[in-house]
Amino acid sequence: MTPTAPVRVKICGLTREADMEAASAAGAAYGGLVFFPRSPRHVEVPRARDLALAAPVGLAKVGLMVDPEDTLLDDILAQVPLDMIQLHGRETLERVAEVRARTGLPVMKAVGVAGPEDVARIGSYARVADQVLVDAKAPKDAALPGGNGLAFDWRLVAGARIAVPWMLAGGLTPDNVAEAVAMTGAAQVDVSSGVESAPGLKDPDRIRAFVTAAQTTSPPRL
Ligand SMILES: O=C(O)c1ccccc1N[C@@H]1O[C@H](COP(=O)(O)O)[C@@H](O)[C@H]1O
Repeated sequence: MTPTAPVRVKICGLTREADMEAASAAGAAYGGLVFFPRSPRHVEVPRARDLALAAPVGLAKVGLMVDPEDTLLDDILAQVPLDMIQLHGRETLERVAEVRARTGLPVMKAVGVAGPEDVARIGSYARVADQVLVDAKAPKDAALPGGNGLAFDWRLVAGARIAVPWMLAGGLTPDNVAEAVAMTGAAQVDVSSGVESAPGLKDPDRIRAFVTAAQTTSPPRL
């Protein structure tokens, strides 16, 4: 039997060097920096630069943006060494392709899922993005388009065949991530609020517990 690779984990919303260290030491593959002023995890560009420069080797640095204008994209990329861009707003298929071409970086597009009608959108974005982040759809009155600690019905994407690598997100915690992986077959997972002691502050024990739990259950070979 071919061994299955361990589930790859992204810890999003890192605001301190210690959080970067904790994510990397626990075995996370990606660390996320949030550029969205309304978020408690927002980091200003110079601070993000310091964090990115201090990131341990091997931790891919993902810049999360919400409907960024070209000027913001250019400003961030001129200063912060990122490995991937996460678009977490209402970006169209065309805009995803534009951001990819403009920046030369891989782009991961977040798609909010609440019902079967949303699942079809995953396939559309998989044609233009390098990766897709399958997240819970934020409620209309939510302050943030993501990072709300809300899960969706994982059965909607159970065994999903998506043409590009994808990550499962939304309300994941050390307690539920193994079940989420087992049910969906996700090879990658993303978490923010589920590993915090307070909004914007990661908890190293929860990060460790999350990565261990995510990697304990191998995704089914579908
Ligand atoms: O984390 C944020 O503050 C955030 C702000 C704006 C858009 C997206 C955001 N976070 C992303 O949402 C997922 C799910 O978060 P959670 O685990 O449910 O709290 C997170 O992994 C980020 O990629």
